[in-house]
Amino acid sequence: MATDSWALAVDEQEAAAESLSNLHLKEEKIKPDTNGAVVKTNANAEKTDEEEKEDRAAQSLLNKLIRSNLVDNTNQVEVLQRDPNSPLYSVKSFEELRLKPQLLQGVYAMGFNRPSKIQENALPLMLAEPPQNLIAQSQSGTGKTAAFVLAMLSQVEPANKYPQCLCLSPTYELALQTGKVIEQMGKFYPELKLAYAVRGNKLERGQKISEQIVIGTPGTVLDWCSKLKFIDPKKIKVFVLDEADVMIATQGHQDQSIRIQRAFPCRMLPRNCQMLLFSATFEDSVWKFAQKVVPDPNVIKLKREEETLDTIKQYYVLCSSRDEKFQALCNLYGAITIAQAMIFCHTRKTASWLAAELSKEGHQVALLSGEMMVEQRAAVIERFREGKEKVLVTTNVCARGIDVEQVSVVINFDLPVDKDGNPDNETYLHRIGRTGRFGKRGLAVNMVDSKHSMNILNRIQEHFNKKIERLDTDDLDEIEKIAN
Ligand SMILES: Nc1ncnc2c1ncn2[C@@H]1O[C@H](COP(=O)(O)OP(=O)(O)OP(=O)(O)O)[C@@H](O)[C@H]1O
Repeated sequence: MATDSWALAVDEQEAAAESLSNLHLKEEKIKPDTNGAVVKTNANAEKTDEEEKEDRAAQSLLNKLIRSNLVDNTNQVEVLQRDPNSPLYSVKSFEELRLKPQLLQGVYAMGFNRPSKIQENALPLMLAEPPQNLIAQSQSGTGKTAAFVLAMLSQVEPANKYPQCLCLSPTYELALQTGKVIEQMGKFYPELKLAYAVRGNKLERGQKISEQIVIGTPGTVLDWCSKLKFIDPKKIKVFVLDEADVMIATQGHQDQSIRIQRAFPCRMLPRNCQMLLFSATFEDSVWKFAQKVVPDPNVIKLKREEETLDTIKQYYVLCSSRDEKFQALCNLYGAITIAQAMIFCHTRKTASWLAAELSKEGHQVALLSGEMMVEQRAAVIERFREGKEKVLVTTNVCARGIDVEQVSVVINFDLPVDKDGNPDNETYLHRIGRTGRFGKRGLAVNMVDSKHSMNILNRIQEHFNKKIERLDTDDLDEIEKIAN
C-alpha cells in the first residue's frame, strides 16, 4: 500500500489537535509524577462520573489504545439470517474464506491465526455473493474492526482509482485508528490508498478523489458526497457505519448518518451497495437507528459473558467520616497490596485527594480519572498492567471494559450511586467484577461512612442476594484472615 496518502495535511493535523483537545476536556491537565501518582486537581474535579460515562468516544479510543490483543470470550452468538435457507456458515480458519492471497498475507502479517468469534460468523456473511447487509453487535475488543476492514479490502479493486468503500467513524481519532488497521491489513496492495474525510481536510471544489477507501466523520463525508461532490456515491460498493452506539451518543451524528444513507436513495448509492453497521452495545436507541440505516439486514449479536459475584468475597468497613475511611484503608494497605488493587471513588476530586494522601503516606499509587488526556490514561493503565504500581485509584472511568487480570482486590472508597443517590447496582457489579475473573477468587471491601451509605450497602446486598460481611480494620487478626 502506498504510504503518501497516509500523511495528513497540516490543517488536518490542526483539526485533529483541536478535536483532541476537546476530548481532553479540560485546560489544566494533570500529570503523573515519577511514581505514577497524580496530585493535581482543578475546578472540574468536582464533576461526578456521569460526565465521564457519557464520554463514550474517549472511552472507545482509550480501549483501542490500550488493547493489543483480542478480548477472550466464550460467548453465545445469535445469528439471524435474512434468508435462513442460504448456505452461510461459520468458518474456523481464514483459509476457508478464500481471501485474495495479498489479503491473507495481510491477515497473517498482523499475527491473526484464526478468526475471532464475531469474525467466524460475520465474515462468511459479509463475503458472500451477492453481498449481504449486516448489523453486528459485539463487545469492544472482539475483532469487529478487523472484520469489516477485511470485508472492505475483499471488495475493493485497487486498479480502479476512485472511492469504492466508505466508512463512517464517530470522531477523527477513531477514524485514524481504523485507518491504521486498513493500512496494516492492506499493506500487500501496493496501489491501494485511503483518504480521510475529516474536518480540516480541504480539497479543491469539484475535484474527484482517487483513493479507493474513504474513512471519515459523518458531517464531512456528507459534504464530500453531496455538496462538494468529491465522491461519486454511485460507485460505492461497501458502506460501513462503525461504533454506532458512540455515533448516536455524539450529538448530530445520528441525523447526519441517516442523511448520508438517505442522500443515496436519491438512487445515488447503488441498490447492491453492501451496508454494514457495527456496535459494541445494543440498547434500544442503537437498534432503532441500525434498522433505519441498514435495509434487510442479517443480524449477529454476541452476548457478553455474565459477570457474577460467586467467586468474590465481599466485606464492609464501618467508619464515620472520610478521614476515618482513609485510616481504615491505611490499616488494610499491607493486606491489599499482596496482589493488585483498584480503589473506586465517586468524584475526581476525591480520587485526586486520596491518591495524594496515599502518596504522602509513602505508598506508590497511580491515579486514573476522566480529566486526564486519553493518551495519559492509556499510559497509566499500561503501567498498572505491567505491575509498576500495585494500587490504582480511579473513578467509574475505569469500571468498564478494562481487564486487568492480576487485580484481586477492589475497594469501594465510595459506594456507587446514581444521580438520584440510589444504589447503582450495575456499576457495583462492573467495579467488583474487575476482580474474581476467570474463576479466580477476589475480594471487595466497601467503605461505609454514614447511615445513608449503610442503607445503600444494604440495598446492594439485597439486590444481589449475597452477604456482605463486616470487617474490623483495627483487628489485625481479621485483616490477616482476609489477606490469606
Ligand atoms: N482474529 C484475530 N486474531 C488475533 N487478534 C485479533 C483478531 N482480530 C482482531 N484482533 C486484535 O484484537 C484487538 C481488538 O480487535 P478490534 O479492534 O478489531 O476489536 P473491536 O471489536 O473493533 O473493538 P472496538 O469495539 O473497541 O472497536 C486488536 O488489537 C486486533 O488487532
